[in-house]
Amino acid sequence: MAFSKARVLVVDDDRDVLFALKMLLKTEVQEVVTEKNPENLLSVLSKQPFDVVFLDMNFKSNLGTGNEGLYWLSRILERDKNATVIMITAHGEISTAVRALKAGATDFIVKPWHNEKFLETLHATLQHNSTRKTSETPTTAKRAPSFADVAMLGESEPMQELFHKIEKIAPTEANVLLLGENGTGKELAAKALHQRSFRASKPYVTADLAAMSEGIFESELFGHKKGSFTDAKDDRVGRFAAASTGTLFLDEIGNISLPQQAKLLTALQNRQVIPLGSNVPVPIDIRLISATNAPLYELAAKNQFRKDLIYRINTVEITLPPLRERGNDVVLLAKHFAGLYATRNHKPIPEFEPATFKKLQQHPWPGNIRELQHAVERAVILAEGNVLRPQDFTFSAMEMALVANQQTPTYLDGPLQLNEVEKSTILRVIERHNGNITKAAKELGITRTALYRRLEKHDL
Ligand SMILES: Nc1ncnc2c1ncn2[C@@H]1O[C@H](COP(=O)(O)OP(=O)(O)OP(=O)(O)O)[C@@H](O)[C@H]1O
Repeated sequence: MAFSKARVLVVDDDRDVLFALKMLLKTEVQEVVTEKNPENLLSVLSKQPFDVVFLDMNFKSNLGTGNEGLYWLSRILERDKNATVIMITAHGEISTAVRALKAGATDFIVKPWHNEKFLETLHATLQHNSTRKTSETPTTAKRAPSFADVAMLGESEPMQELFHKIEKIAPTEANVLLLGENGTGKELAAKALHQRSFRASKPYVTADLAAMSEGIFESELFGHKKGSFTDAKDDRVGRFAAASTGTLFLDEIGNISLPQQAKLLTALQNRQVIPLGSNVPVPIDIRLISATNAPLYELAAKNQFRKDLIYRINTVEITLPPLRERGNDVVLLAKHFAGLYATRNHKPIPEFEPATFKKLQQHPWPGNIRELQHAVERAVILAEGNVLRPQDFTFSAMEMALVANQQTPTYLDGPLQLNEVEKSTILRVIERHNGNITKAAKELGITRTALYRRLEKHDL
């Protein structure tokens, strides 16, 4: 849905809120209707349809409990179970907001809001609605409820457990370590945790540690002063300081060297960083989320990863389940991606032959969701008709090699054979693309960074 065509209803008993939102939204959407009295809500809804309803959690008659908001939410959903309702809640009421999400609200906004963030949430919601409508994805598809900008889908039991954990852990200050194979959604989970935390309106900064060489690690993370090394033309704020008051996501933490681990540990222990070329410590206030697909505990047993650093970063651990253990989610996600890529490529939304679903369900998906995403994208683009057949799905070279070797890969086992298959497949694919890493990574269904990591791992 184009932003400009949307109709929005705002229900709040605070005139200032209504005025501020009217001013903010009137140039952005087609129509903004405001209503001060929730008693009039149903009658307003019966007069015209709205794409999104913003609903206050607390009306004065029942200050602070959120119950009145929940009541009106239930009345709206009774009327239309697909209604999109975003709750407006006060800071410190996250647990009530979580109750609202469980009761069917799409998302929530915390007062006082940042206008930019408010519009972002509205935009993401409208976009999600239009994909849902056009892609024929079953409306039962569940997503981590407050995940405004990216849909995190999953109906399987492991995913429901994951959503539950995210809901529970997000509004705390716990450092979270996300574990799981490539492409299982660790980054998506990190964003979901941030978006549902008290720090949601504060910065969310990511750092891909695998992509940071020894030389730039400290300056990237801790910052530097002008002139502290040859290329330091200006002062630079590091990612820790940039994330201050918000969340820092350290991706691929299992890949850093022991000296880097020591530096990171010192910063986390002292809650301060010292930019290169400075001797003035900068205090940091971050919520840390880290992720890796490396077997961290095995590395620690071999003294390749510091146990004290693990204890610092893993107040809570969440393991993302591999796609092959997510039952029917493969079908759900395949339909979702088919809708997405068909729309993006100006094609009609395709159907699937039943045999196609069977084929997709039988594959082990070592590259998990990212791999499925690429496979569906290829199929949508290359399919002849409007029905996706089994032959439209050609699996990546890595998968074929794994299937041929009858491996069911898991990131925890690390048999020699699997390593060898991986190494020879990588070599073959790179050769086929005449050394073009971007193309090779795409065919392998992994990111360029992940491919570089593997090249390093195999000494290639
Ligand atoms: N539950 C999900 N629903 C829909 N899309 C998903 C889901 N999980 C992951 N994806 C998509 O799959 C792709 C890979 O996800 P993501 O980058 O979060 O994985 P990752 O575990 O961090 O991967 P890596 O270990 O390679 O860094 C992304 O495009 C993401 O949007």
